[in-house]
Amino acid sequence: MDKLRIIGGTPLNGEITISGAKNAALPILCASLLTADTLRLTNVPQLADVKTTQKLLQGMGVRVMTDNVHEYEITASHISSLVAPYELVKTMRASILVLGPTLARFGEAQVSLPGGCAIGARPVDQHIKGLQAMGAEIVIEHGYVKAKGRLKGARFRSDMITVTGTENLLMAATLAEGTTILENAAREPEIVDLAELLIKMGAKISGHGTDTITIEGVESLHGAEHAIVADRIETGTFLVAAAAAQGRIVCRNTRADILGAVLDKLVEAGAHIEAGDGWIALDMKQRAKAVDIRTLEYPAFPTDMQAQFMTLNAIANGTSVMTETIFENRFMHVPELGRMGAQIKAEGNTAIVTGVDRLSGATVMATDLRASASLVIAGMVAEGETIVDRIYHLDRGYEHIEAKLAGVGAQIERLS
Ligand SMILES: CC(=O)N[C@H]1[C@@H](OP(=O)(O)OP(=O)(O)OC[C@H]2O[C@@H](n3ccc(=O)[nH]c3=O)[C@H](O)[C@@H]2O)O[C@H](CO)[C@@H](O)[C@@H]1O
Ligand SMILES: C=C(OP(=O)(O)O)C(=O)O
Repeated sequence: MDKLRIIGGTPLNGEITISGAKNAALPILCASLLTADTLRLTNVPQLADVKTTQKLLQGMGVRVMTDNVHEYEITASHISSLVAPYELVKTMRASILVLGPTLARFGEAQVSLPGGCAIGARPVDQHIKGLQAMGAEIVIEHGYVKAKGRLKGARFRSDMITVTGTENLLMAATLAEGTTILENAAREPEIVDLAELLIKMGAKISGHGTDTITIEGVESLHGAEHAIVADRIETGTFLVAAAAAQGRIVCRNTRADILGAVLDKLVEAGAHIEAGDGWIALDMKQRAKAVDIRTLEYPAFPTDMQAQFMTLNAIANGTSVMTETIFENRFMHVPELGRMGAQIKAEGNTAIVTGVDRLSGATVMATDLRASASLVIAGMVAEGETIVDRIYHLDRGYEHIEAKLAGVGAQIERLS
């Protein structure tokens, strides 16, 4: 199994090109199920989760052509199966995103029910309730969500804000008969990116990016071309790495306007940030100041950046309070950071982090994607050697992370 070997303490300096966002690419790939025409996608990140989605779609009969780098042509003209099997869903929860589009276009879909994962129980009850509100008949049988029926527009207010729930219902509503209004909708930039693609495909959508999205169903959608939005979490991860290492980096092919809460916290920690069209530069000249963090839905501070900021706080000057409000079990990195010398006390959804002068390298492993990223950052600022095990988590969501970090001076290599 692959591992990363990192020697800490090298300065970070240089430029990193940011990839397309995992969390936009996954729903957008699934949106191909809404039309018999071809979708042409660019800036698709090279990630294990993208490959899993490709397999899932191909298993349903969708034709996927790729240059195996960043461009995809996807055509769902002949579908041979309306089933998303357990074998794939168990490796990637986002597989649930085929449910809405498949049901909307074909009147039937069966998707293995994703279980919980390392960060929480993560039910999909709101996806199901929303589709039921649109007239779907749904049963849970043998571990599968089995849905059928022709969808009709409806007003649906979800009990909580859900990102993939909003995406599933948004895609389903594009082909429903009549108007759908999604209230308490998520506002993440990845939802806006999906809505922009759907509009290019002929969907009638307004209000995306706000908490009320209105969709007027159409008979059919057509092909389109789209470039996936930049990955704000990958960008944030590299900026935090540079802040922790007291370096200077420029992230290219990215956007500052969708990273507001993260950039504000970096400035509060003492970083100097500049941004322009398509780039963000960070310069950190001194040890970071501890910053309190509370995760919340967009546009507030993202849960997907909590672990990385915990590493920064672990070596910062002062004590911080970090509160995770989205997922009930997203502190799995705490004991691993503790093995590197961090002083963190976690209780319930709060962690108190007392900054220490330095971390020391160790063999560590993580149980989820962003926790793994926090350990990579810790390894880069720790004394000596760190081995990060189980990096298949990282490969789900970071494209060539070791090459990108080595390119700005980190001593990091993949051991297989
Ligand atoms: C592929 C993708 O885009 N993943 C992102 C998406 O995950 P995901 O879409 O799975 O996260 P949600 O926004 O749905 O989850 C938010 C909260 O709502 C709960 N919930 C959600 C749906 C539901 O039907 N019932 C329910 O109780 C969840 O358990 C969680 O506590 O948003 C998360 C929150 O920003 C991010 O961390 C993930 O990176
Ligand atoms: C939690 C994440 O992803 P997923 O929803 O795919 O598990 C993430 O990207 O940090």
